[in-house]
Amino acid sequence: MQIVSREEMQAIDRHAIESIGLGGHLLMENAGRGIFEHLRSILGQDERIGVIIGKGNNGGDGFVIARYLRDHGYSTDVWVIGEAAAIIGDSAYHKAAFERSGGSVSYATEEAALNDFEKAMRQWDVMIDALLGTGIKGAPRPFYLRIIQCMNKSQVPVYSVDMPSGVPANGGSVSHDCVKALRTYTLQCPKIAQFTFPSASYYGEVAVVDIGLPQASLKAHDGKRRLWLKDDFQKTYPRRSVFSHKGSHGKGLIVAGSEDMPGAAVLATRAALRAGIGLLSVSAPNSAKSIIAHHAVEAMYDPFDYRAQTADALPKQLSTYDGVAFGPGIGRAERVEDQLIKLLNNTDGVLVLDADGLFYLNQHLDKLSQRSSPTILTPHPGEMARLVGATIKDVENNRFEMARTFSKTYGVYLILKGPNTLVTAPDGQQWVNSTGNPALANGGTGDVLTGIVLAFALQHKRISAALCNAVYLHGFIADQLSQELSVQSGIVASDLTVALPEALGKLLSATT
Ligand SMILES: NC(=O)C1=CN([C@@H]2O[C@H](COP(=O)(O)OP(=O)(O)OC[C@H]3O[C@@H](n4cnc5c(N)ncnc54)[C@H](OP(=O)(O)O)[C@@H]3O)[C@@H](O)[C@H]2O)[C@H](O)CC1
Ligand SMILES: [K+]
Repeated sequence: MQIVSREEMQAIDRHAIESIGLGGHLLMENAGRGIFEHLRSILGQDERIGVIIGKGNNGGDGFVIARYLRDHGYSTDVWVIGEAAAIIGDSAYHKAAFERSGGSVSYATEEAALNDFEKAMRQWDVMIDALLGTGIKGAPRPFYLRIIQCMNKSQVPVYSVDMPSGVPANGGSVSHDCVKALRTYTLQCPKIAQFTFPSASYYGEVAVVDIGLPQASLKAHDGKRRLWLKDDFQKTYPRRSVFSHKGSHGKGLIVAGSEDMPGAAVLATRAALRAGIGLLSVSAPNSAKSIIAHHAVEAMYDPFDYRAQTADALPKQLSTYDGVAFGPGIGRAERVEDQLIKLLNNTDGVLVLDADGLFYLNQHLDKLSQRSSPTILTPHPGEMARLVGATIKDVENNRFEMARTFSKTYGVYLILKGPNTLVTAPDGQQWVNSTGNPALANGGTGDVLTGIVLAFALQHKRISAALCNAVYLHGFIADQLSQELSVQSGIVASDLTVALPEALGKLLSATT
């Protein structure tokens, strides 16, 4: 499913109207009707529904919804925020249809009308927010802002059309009030704002409504951002041949752990094993080795002298591995920088850099571009901020652009973690993960992801699919555990490795 910017959505819409010849009022009919079909399955017949309509096409969708609600016997109260004369084009077409069907409209044009508007609101059980959609420019103007504040203050549940009003479609920083929706009905394509913070926090639940935009229009303005879904996982997850053997599923090395953090190495190791890697070696300080080995008996061990202050602490035969993961629990000793340089220069296979494996990377970015084999970075927003010299807030506001620029500049695969983890390929293609929940917001879950990433990268045909599937499975395990236990806390990283095979089985057997 394509994720769009404001400009792409407008261009797709124009293409459908001008090049394909679909009328704008037809798309508006589809939008309103589609949302109505969802609403009728959740609204009680005796509920009083307020419909708040702005002067643009988002408001036009509101007229269509109101017409269907009225026709199906729902009690509706329709308010236009602005002058009647401001409603033009397709929206005027549907306003007329609504009125000719017997509907009536109230108007709030200035502050003086706010009392009446608020009085009306007190009678509503739910409200439909069709005030502003993708067309908003800047912060809402003062009167619209007052309306948004009244809506939020009222505590009446809000169902937003396309976007919670006030939210800019491209995300970014938001310092004004926006409608806080209980649910948002996204029209055809999710907008960037749904996956950046703080804009995402206004959406509530999200349902996507197909409004019949042609594939040709979507393809003509493809921003190369997609949502990665169960169906994608099932299509791309590699099935094992009956003739395969341990050498067919990748030979990996995990460089992880330190005296103080042996657990990180345990988690990454167990995750890689559970995720099906063929052969795995672990390189960790002698002091941590026995703990790691105790928890992951299937791996082989290549301990190094923890006191060695140079890159010599790494195994000699790096080129014998198909892939190396570097970072979980290694700490920030000086030797770590030397090891990083050696790995960047000498690994011929896949290189995964995570956690403190990323700490010194901002001083060696030039070495990334010189690598001829795939490099995968797995930063959380704090690590990403350090890599690009920005603030965490900048990363949260602008994660799509920032990740794309970085991946293209340095030729790397990037897994930018967080809610809606974002995978970016060196050619700039992007995929947003659709699984996971706050149960993952604990120490150690990132180490588990690194193990899965290494194992999947060595087993999939395409690295990008491997990474999307790794984050999808990681989030899916957490979703399964949270569902089974009815909690989002108390689930720890090692639970994820235990639950991995069962979750994978469910994913692969489930029909989409
Ligand atoms: N293909 C589709 O996705 C379809 C989408 N539809 C719906 O249409 C909206 C987008 O419609 P658009 O008319 O482009 O924009 P809006 O309705 O969101 O808002 C535009 C009006 O709002 C005014 N405006 C702009 N900025 C502000 C602001 N900061 N404060 C207050 N008002 C603002 C603007 O006024 P101007 O004076 O600036 O012209 C416009 O009047 C999309 O989200 C869908 O819901 C179609 O129904 C079908 C196809
Ligand atoms: K809206």
